[in-house]
Order: sequence, then structure tokens, then C-alpha cells
Amino acid sequence: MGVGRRMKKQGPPPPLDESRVSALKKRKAGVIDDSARGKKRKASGEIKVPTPANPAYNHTTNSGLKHVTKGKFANGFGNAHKGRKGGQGVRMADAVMSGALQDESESESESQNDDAAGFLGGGKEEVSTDDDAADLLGGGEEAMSTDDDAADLLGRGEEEDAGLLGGEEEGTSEDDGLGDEFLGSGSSVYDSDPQHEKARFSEDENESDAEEKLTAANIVGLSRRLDEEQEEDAAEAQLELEEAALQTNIDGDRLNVLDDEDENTGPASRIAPDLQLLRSRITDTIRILDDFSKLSEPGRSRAEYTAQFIKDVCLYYGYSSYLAEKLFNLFTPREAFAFFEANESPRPVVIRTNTIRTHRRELAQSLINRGVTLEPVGKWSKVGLQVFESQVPLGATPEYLAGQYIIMAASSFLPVMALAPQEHERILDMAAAPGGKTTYIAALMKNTGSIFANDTNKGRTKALIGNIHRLGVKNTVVCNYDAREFPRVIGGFDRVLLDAPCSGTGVIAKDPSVKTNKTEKDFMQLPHLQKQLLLCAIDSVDHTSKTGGYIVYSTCSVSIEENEQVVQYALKKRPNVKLVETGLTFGIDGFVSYMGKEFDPKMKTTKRFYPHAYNVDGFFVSKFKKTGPSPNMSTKEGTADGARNGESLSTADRTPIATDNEDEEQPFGGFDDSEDERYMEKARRNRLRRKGIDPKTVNGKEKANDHAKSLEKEGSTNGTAVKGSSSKVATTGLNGLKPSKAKASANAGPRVKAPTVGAE
Ligand SMILES: C[S@@+](CC[C@H](N)C(=O)[O-])C[C@H]1O[C@@H](n2cnc3c(N)ncnc32)[C@H](O)[C@@H]1O
Repeated sequence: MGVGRRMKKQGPPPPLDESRVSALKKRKAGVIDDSARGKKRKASGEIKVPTPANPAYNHTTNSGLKHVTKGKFANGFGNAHKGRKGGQGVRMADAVMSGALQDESESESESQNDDAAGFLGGGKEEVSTDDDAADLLGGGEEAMSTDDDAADLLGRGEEEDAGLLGGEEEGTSEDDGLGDEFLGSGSSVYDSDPQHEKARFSEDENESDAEEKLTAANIVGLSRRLDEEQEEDAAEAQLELEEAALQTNIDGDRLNVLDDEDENTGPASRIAPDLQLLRSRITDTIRILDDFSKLSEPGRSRAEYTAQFIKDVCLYYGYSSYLAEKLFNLFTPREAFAFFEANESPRPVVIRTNTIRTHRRELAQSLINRGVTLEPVGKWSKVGLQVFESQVPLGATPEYLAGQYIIMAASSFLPVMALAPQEHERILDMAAAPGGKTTYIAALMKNTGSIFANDTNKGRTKALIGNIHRLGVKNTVVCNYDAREFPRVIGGFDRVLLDAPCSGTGVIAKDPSVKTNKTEKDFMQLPHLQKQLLLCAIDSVDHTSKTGGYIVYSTCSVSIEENEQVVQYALKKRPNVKLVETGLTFGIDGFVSYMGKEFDPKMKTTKRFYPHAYNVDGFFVSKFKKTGPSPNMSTKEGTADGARNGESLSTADRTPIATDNEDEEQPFGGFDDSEDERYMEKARRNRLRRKGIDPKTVNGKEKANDHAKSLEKEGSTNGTAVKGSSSKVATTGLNGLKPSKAKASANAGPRVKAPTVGAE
């Protein structure tokens, strides 16, 4: 099929086969129970879903809780899908066209602030495309989360699994004794610095016509499916109304939802709780908490209802009470409910066009020809495509194998967009595996400059290397340090991305084990590590960088401890940084105060993303600008943040926070001292030749001295590249340090430009 169909030129493919649609619907019917339950309350009129006081929640609530459970983004395109009966195709086309036109205009400036409104308002009507392409892409197998199913069904290889799952499953982050949970998370827009805007790499400018056609190609099939779904919805709603007539809680009545102390008959007290009753009580409790004076029982306190709500949430959704309470505290009760609901359904399957290899329009056309139904992910990205359904495993198409795209969560675009890497810069990705973000950075840099992609977990760096090779990235050095070794390993970067290991409370839909396996200890240990890493990230940046001087800190967690508190800590410890706008056109402002704690007022520049608000993984993105040298980095020899004097660097509190369990068993693509030696030796000879010295005349001791001196010189000349030192990716530690467990070395600090890695 591949070649023949691929060769077909532009023009819409035939509408989607009806049989595909029905297959989809059948599968959907099997998994939609929860959302149906959600609809029920809505249809019965018992839930007043929209809460004008809470704009974030409104994104989802107008669509009813049902919409957030579906695999569709809460964005402008979602809007276009609403009320599509009859005119659906046209509306979608309009939406896509306007999106494409917007793209065009944005090509000059990617400051898409005006898009924000559309995006923010768009959560109301998502299409019920359903529980995801994940199912549709091949159906789930075995007892995995739906996303995991999707991963399999997408036919991905090892490294891609890691990519799709935000890097969660491959290996664990054994460091610090922190487990898989660290591996979550999986990321544009522009830099707050306007001079950078134009330099952004977008291949999709002036493509509005093409995109319109492209989308039209999908419309017929999609709109038919959507019409059918709407009919189904109407039938369900009718049924629910009938059922609701049996219920006694009439709007305005005081509701009796609290468990009586001596009574063991409530839904929560049963061995096998009646989920429907439980859910009904949850929604009733929310109503009461929303309108406490009117609906609560006399003599009952708000705390009692809150406790009841949390207890029911634990039973209904399977959270530990510790985590349920922690998450509950982030939101209004109604929004908390929406959050818990959203965690019960997978996020949409998204692919990122690898602009090193292709253009989004061409990629989309190729995939459409293969039977993939897709759409641009939203106006906010020029490279993302949301996949609704596919007849082929997305992880095994010729386009995939040719590195034209990578499967990655939409939220994972965001930190990279905030980082806004520029061509020819030097970038550090501190916790990079499996490399969704690294490879995006490389694409935005058009394969110029250099990226140091580091990860402490050797096993996971395999996936990173795999992705780097497949996607044709050539400006990246993979290294394997505990990132707290930076900047002693190397510093002086223009920008640093710290996509930190975290608890994964933003990706519960992907990894439901988070519901029960995160304890108070995790929320102490993780922030401790994150704080250490963030200080190291800051210290690794060259504040004198002409184009940069930025640090982006992100997590796929929604907890305050791992986000605002970490940022606040960094602001306190490093007065030489300030928070700046992320440039992201959507997202909810970070907390400036929380439970009596006040944060820096600029904390509002940080952005939070929630599954129920935007139908993306929960995420946090913050951006700092470094304005001066780090306090204790000034040495006699200078103040370069390139860590010229390793000993003088005290970057962070290094109190051990857990056992270091590094996986020594997993040999990593051959980190090998003798192999390293060969490359180092070759580099040394080349360097000497460039200086006009015959390498053969230099004996062993002089070799070492020369090596150290030249490194030092290069460092002091502010990052002059060590040219010609061809290093094999992942086979060498930087500057000859042992890649694993490298000891900080005074000589290791100089700003040595990364040798370009031939990835393919
Ligand atoms: C959220 S994941 C990174 C995902 C990656 N940025 C991407 O987009 O594919 C967090 C990563 O941090 C790594 N990690 C954990 N502790 C680390 C440390 N001390 N130094 C460097 N990396 C660490 C984990 O191995 C894991 O790969």
C-alpha cells in the first residue's frame, strides 16, 4: 500500500470508509461508561456545570464533563466542531483555514496572544472523537493504561514508546532512589525577547490552502462519525433524563449526602460500592459545596462535606486519601471533580512533525493517504498533528521510520516553545531522555549550534539516542551525568531546559499507579532534587549570552511543592535570575499565593496546564532570565558561568536525599573508556595539527598537559569550538570524564564546544 498510495499527489483522498467508523464506534461503546455517567447528571439538570467564577473550569464545563473525557483538545478546533450537525464539515474547514491563515500571519511574529482567547474559550465543545486514537489505532492489549495500549498499537519501537509516554516506562530513574514516577512528562511559541520571534523555525508558513484541503480530506469521514455520535448522545441523554426522574434530589432541596456516623449503609461503606450511587453523591456534594448556605444540612460544616467528597473520590477513582486531598486543594470542588474525571480518559494522540526531515503539510498528506485521520493540533503549534484514527500503526509507518515525526504528548511541546532556542546557540537539556524535547530543540535550531542532551539514566539514554538517530539530529551530544554535576561538567550555555523528574501528577491518565504510589515522602524528596537541579541549571547558563541567558523549568506535575515552591526557592537562592513570560499563549497562571504562602508576584508568569482545562497532560512551565553571574561562581580567574574553576562552585545543597541506585546493568550503547580514549586521542592529534605541531613529536606526558592546557585556553576564550574532535554519540563522556558518576573536575569546566555528532 505504502508506495503506491504515497505517490498519489495532492487532492483529498476518498472519504473514510464507513466500516472504520463503525469499528470505532463499537470500541468506543465499550469504554465510555464513565463519560456516560457524567452526562447523566448533566442531562438531568442536576449539575450546574459552568462556574463563571472559574474560567479555567469553564473550558470544560460547557461541554459537560463528558467532553473532557474524550480525546480531543479543548482548543479552537474543538469549538469548530460544536453543533456540527449538517454544517459540521464546513465549520471544521473554516476552523482549520483560519488556523492556517493565522499561521501565516504568525510567521512574522509568533507572539500569538490574540490566539489565547480562542484557545481559552475553545474548551467548550470538543468533538467526541473518543477515547482516543489510542483505541482506534489498534486497540488496547492487556492490562495497560489506554495510552500504553495506544503505544503498542501505534507500533512503536522501544524508544518511541518512551517518547509517547513522556519517557515514563523505559527504565526508571533510579537515581536518588526515585522511581519511575520521575520519568513522567513527557512542549512554542516565542521568546519574550522580541528579537527572537522572527528566527523561529516554521515550515508551515503560507500553507493555509494546503492545510484547508488537507483537513477537508478528513472532514467527510469525521463529520459523519460526529453526527452519529451526536445522535447517540441524544439518545443517551433521553435515557438519563428518564432515569433522573427517579431521583429525589430536586434542585433547591437540601441534600442529604453525609454518611451517618453509625450507619453503614452509605455507598462508601459497602464492600463493593455502588459506583453509580457514589458518583451521584460526589456530584451532589459538589452542588452543596458550591451553594453551601442553601443546600447544606443544618449543623453540618463545610469540612464535613469536603471530607466526604475526598473519601468518595478515593473510592470512586482509586486515589490514596493523601493524594486526593492534595489534588483537591488545588482547585474548587467542581474543578477538582473535572480534574479527577479527566484523569480517567487518555489525552489525544499527537505527533510532532520533524521539520528536519519534512513539512507538516506533506507529512499530513502522506499519512492521510495511509488512512490516518488527523488535523493540526491547534493554532498554537505549527508542527503538531492530532491523530483521531488510523488504519496503520503510527509507530511503524514508512514516514515514522524515516524520522518524519515523533509521537509525543502535546504538553511536551510547551517547555521547548518557552525555551525558544535559536540557531547556533549552545543548549543544555539536563534531563533529556527519551528525547522528545531534545529533538524538537534540534529542529528549531535547524540542526545548528550544539545541544548537550543529558540524562542520568543510562537505560533511557538508549531511547534518546534512538530518537536522535531516527530524526536526523546532528547537533547533539548525549551524555550521562547526574545533572547536579553541571556546570562542573560544562557550563556557559545560552539556554538550559530542565524538564525535571517529577511525581507525574499531571499524567495520571497515562500512569494511574500515581494515584496510589505517591506518598508524602515523594513530595519532600522530589522537590529537594528539583531545587538542586534548578540551581545547577541556572549556574550552567552564560548570563552574558548575546542571544539567550534563559532557563526553562518544567514538570509534568501539578503539585505546588514541585513547581511554584521550587521556583520560589531558586529566586531566593539565585538573585541573579528573574522570572519572565514564557511566551506561551495559553495556560493558567501559576499560584502567587497558596494556603497562606505568598510567592513572588511574578509567579503569574509561570503557566499551569490541566487535563480538564486543555485536554493536555498536566504540566507546569516557568522561564527565567539570568541577569548576572551566580553568586558563588565569581573566582579569581573570572566569573564565567562556564565553571572555569570547578572547586569554587557550590551550586546547591547537596544533602543526599535518597540512595543512589544507578542501573549499572544496562550497558549504554557502549560507554567505553578505551573507545573514549581513541576519540580523545584523535581529537588531540587534530588539535595539535591545527596548531602546526606534529602529534608524533609530543610524548605522553606532554600530551596530557597539552590537552589540559588547550581545554583551559579554549574555555578562557569563551567557548571557542574544539573543531574536528569527532565524537561518537553516547560513546564518550565529555572532556574524557567517565560518563557515569563523573567526578567533578576543575579541568572539566571550560566551555568546550560540543563536537558535532553524526547521528545517522
Ligand atoms: C520528565 S523525564 C524527561 C523527559 C524528556 N525531557 C523528554 O522530553 O523526553 C525526567 C528525566 O530525568 C531523568 N533524571 C532523573 N534524575 C536525574 C538527575 N539527577 N540528573 C539527570 N537526569 C535525571 C530521568 O531519567 C528522566 O529521563
